Amino acid sequence: MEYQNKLVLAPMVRVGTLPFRLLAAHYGADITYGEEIIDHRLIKCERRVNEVIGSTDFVEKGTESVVFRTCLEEKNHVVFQVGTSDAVRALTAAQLVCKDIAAFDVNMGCPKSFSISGGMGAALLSKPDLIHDILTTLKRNLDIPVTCKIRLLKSPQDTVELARRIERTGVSALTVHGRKVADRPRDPAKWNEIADIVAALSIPVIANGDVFEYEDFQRIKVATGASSVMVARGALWNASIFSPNGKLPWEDVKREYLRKSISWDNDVKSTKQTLKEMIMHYSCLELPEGKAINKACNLADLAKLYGEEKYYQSVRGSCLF
Ligand SMILES: Cc1cc2nc3c(=O)[nH]c(=O)nc-3n(C[C@H](O)[C@H](O)[C@H](O)COP(=O)(O)O)c2cc1C
Repeated sequence: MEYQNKLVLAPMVRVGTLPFRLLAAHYGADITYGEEIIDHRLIKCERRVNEVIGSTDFVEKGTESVVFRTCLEEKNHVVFQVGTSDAVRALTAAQLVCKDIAAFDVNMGCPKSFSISGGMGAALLSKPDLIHDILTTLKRNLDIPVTCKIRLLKSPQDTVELARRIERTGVSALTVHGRKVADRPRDPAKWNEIADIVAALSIPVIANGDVFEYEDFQRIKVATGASSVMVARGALWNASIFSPNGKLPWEDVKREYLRKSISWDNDVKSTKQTLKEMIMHYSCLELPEGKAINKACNLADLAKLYGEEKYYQSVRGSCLF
């Protein structure tokens, strides 16, 4: 996979499942990251081809829980993001999915206590030897690109030094979220510190942070020198941000997301969570739409809520009500 001049959907826990990734690609995203999945979870899975909907599923053994669902349509641009603190476990997880994905990424930026206490996410940023071990182990053993995603360290010099060390592992690209571990999402992303890293490296850097309009893709490219840009919240709030023709009405985007959830039989809890994340920016969960999403028990209920009963019936081939 190439990393030059790409518009990239960011990894987003509970959001970046198959329907949302396909939605972003439909509007123009070139590369789509899945939600972070912890290596411990993935290595308990078996690979199954789902003949009914045409997906490839990684299902937790002994349960019917689908941990990762993908399909041929996204094979050339989907990136699997792992949460890990161990090279061998990361590789075991990667070997399970590597034939079905375009690239394998290691999350080194998550500041949540669950990640940090498990030595994953941003905990890795202070362990360059472990980073080296994980990335070189993956690189040596996989035929697909290996990448990672970091946050900024305390000083720009420290971040550049770490980025150079990461580059030496042979990764194909590095994503830099322009915030420090302690920063909150409302703190502005430091595009100037991403620029320092772009200037110091030869591999492609994917710039991430505070892209909310299509025009921001160009602005962050100019400000950082990076040729590829990753967007999270801007895509969550309106996935048509990737379209050069301008954003579509938010209502249309929600309905398209629901259709894709129905087509790919997405887990209802995940669809509800994503819809809630989508509407929270514009509305409030206490309003009728939010309450109705909360009450929905299955995709059929959501189809009814958004007037997509016919679509649901045409896909499922059965009567809803
Ligand atoms: C709902 C949500 C879930 C996220 N989950 C992940 C994740 O699984 N892995 C990751 O590396 N970053 C995750 N992030 C961080 C984003 O990928 C991104 O780095 C951050 O939001 C900054 O980009 P933005 O300013 O475009 O939102 C998440 C962000 C949001 C809003």
